[in-house]
Formats: sequence, structure tokens, C-alpha cells
Amino acid sequence: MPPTELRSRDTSQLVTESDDLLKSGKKLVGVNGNWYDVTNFIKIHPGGPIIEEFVGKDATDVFLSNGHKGVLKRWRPVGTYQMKERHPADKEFVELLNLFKSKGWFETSWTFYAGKLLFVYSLWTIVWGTLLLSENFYAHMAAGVVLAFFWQQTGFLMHECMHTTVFRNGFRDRFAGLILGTFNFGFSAHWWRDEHIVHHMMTNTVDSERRFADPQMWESVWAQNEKLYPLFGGLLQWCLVKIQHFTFIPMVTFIGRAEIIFDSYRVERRWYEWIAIVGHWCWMILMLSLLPNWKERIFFYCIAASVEGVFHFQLILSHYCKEFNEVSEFHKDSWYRFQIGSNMNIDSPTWLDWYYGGLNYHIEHHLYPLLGRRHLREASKYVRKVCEKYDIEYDSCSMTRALIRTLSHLKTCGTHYKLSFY
Ligand code: HEM
Repeated sequence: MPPTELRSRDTSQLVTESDDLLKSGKKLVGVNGNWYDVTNFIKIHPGGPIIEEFVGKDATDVFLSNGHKGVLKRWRPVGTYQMKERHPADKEFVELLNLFKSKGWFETSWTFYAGKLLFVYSLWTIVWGTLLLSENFYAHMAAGVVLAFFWQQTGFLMHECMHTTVFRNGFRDRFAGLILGTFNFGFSAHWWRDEHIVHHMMTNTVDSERRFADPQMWESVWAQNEKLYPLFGGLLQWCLVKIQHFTFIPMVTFIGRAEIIFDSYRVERRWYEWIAIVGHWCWMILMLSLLPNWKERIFFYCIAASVEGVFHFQLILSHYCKEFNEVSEFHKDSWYRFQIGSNMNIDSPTWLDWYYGGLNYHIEHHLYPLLGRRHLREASKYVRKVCEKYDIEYDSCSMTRALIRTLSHLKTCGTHYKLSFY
């Protein structure tokens, strides 16, 4: 469901005493004890309409953890409110944000990104070179695997650009994201960003009343949590949910790439996205034309798409067997502890960080989305200490264990699901 369908809810959970202001009909967002009137700003907010979910609420933590450097200098508060007493752990998470800033971990390392770009385009060159220079079938199929790595690695760079963590400038980052995501990878990078922002702000959240869920953690073919049941109905979905622990791996692997491509093209209306999409298919068709026949072309693309599909696991496994919250529960807990409960890290050696694009440190990435990927490993040591101190579960396990946990979770949820019709 696109984020534009989000609407403000009733104001029963307000964290404020400033009733008159809130009843004025203005859309107010609370930051650091001040109310800001965003009524006319919502439609142009660079972070999208998700801001509406925080209307009438204290949004200090989510606001600060998403950058907003100096944003409020140009804004005049329209009133004040009493902030709730913070949990000591939350105070420490805010202190960590400031500590990481003081260490320069939010700054861009150009040598790091130059190296990453070199790596990404070397992979692309290897694919072109192999198809141009070799006539061997197996070499062509191996080039398909390299193409999958090219898509994966360019995807990680796009991810960072769409978080505005590379140029630290909305326009430049999104333009780079368009090249890396749409032209290189082949789906709409801006569509993905829209969904990704909602995913970050409302990770694993479900609103059964509005039939809405975190768009990057909800597929209509499986229910990985019982809170998602209200979004399902009908015989076909019942059948799919019942066998979801069998279909999960093949579907993610073989259909994962096609699904995100088609989903993005279906709703994309932005002209610049379409120019980049056409550009992508021009090079893709040119590449396929280097292969000698249709059989090889089909094998080559299917191998590349399936290997790339395998990479999708690393992202979804970080969330699938974690807590899901109804949207009404979402604002009750703190932003930081809510994120820790909805995320899981994947244990891996340092030398494999390139493979995960830093996203093996998913907890840290969700707590501080603008933190450079080079620093996530180091940041995790601090976050883990705070969790230990306050007895907050810090979930981290190997990829294999995460997959086993997810499959058994899918099995349990499939078993408990009962048929309902809408
Ligand atoms: C007074 C309220 C707010 C104002 C004036 C505001 C303004 C802005 C501005 C100017 C940007 C562009 C990037 C920047 O300069 O840092 C931005 C980005 C963003 N905002 Fe807000 N914002 C507000 C509240 C919120 C809230 C409550 C949320 C949480 C849902 C939010 C989420 C985001 C996100 C996710 C981005 C994109 C960050 C990125 O580029 O990765 N904003 N906002």
C-alpha cells in the first residue's frame, strides 16, 4: 500500500496537556517540547507523508534519528508541551547519537565510496568482458552470477543514497540513487525510497483497521506474524498461508526480483524514473544480445535474477520473526526500544561486511539510519552495552539460524491461521 494512503488517527493517545492547540484542527508535531505546525508542510515534506503518523505526538526521537540537521532553525514553534519522563535507556541512546556525531561517524568518506563504486563497476565490466570475449556456455552462466553481485552491491549504494547518507544533499543523493537503483538495478529507486521511509518509521507495524502494514515487511502471500492475519482473507490466501513455510524460500529466490520490479513499475509515474528504467532495459537488452541464442539468454537472466533473489533473504530475515505492533501500540513505547524489538542482526565476520552492505547491523541501522555503514560494527558495541545494562533483548544470530527461526515462525503462524472472508 503506498504511503500516501496514510491518514491521521484519532488523538486519544496524545502525550500532551496542550489540548486547546491540538483541538484547533492544525496538524502539530512535537519536537523537544515544542509544537510545530506542519498542516501545509506535510505534502512537501522531503521524508514523505509518514510525518502525519506523528501528528499530535512527541516525535523527538524519530525526528533526531533521521537527521533534520538545523531544520527547525527556520521554524517557529506554535506552542509547548510537557515531554514524558524518558526511560534511562532512551537517554543513553540519544547520548550515543551525539557521541557518534562527535566521532564524525555521520561524515562521508569519499575514498570509501570511490572504492565501492570501483568495485561495483568492475563487476559490471567483468560481465560485459566475459560475454564479449568468451563463447563458453559455463563462462556465460558464471557472468550471470557476477551480474547478480553487481545488482546487489549497486543496491546497497542506492540504499545509502536514498537515506541521504552519501552527499548529505537531498537532490544529489536522489540523483545518484536514480542511477544506482533504477538505471543499474532495474527497479524504481524513488518508489523504493517511499516505501523504505515508511518501513523505517513504522517497522513491523500493522493497522488492521485501515488494512495497512509496513510496506516492505508485508506480502500478500504469507503471514509471518499473527498481527498480519486481519489483512488476509479468502480461500487462495488461506491456502498460501498454510503452506508458507514451503513456499517462502523458492518464492523469495525465484520471484523476489521480478516482484519488486513489477510492483515499482505498476505505480511509478515520475518521468525521470521512466527515463532511467528505459536506460536500464537498453543496456540489459544489449547485454543479452551478446549471447548466442535464446536458451542462453533465458538461462543467463534467470540465474542472475535467482542469485540476486537469494540476497533478499538477508534483509527480510532481520525482521520477519521479530515483534509486530498494531499501530495503536506503536507510539506507546519509545522509538529506540521499539526499533530494537523489531530488528535482528546477522552475525558475520568483518571480512564479510561487504556482502551484507553493513545491513547485518540492522539494529544499529534502524536506530541511526544516517550512520555511515563503515561505523555500524563499531556502533553495535555501544548499543549492545546499553541493551545489556537495561536488560533489553539484543537479538543477533547467524544467517542459517535466522532462516531456521523464520521458517519455524512461518510454520507456526500458518498453523494458527484460520480462514476468514472479507
Ligand atoms: C517539524 C516537523 C518536521 C520538519 C520541519 C521536517 C523537515 C524535514 C526536512 C527539511 C527534511 C529534508 C532533510 C533534512 O534537511 O534533514 C526532512 C527529511 C525527512 N524527514 Fe522530516 N520533518 C519533520 C518531521 C518529521 C517526522 C515526525 C518524521 C518521522 C516520521 C520525519 C521523517 C523524515 C525522513 C524519514 C526524512 C528523510 C531523511 C532522509 O533523507 O533520509 N520528519 N524532514
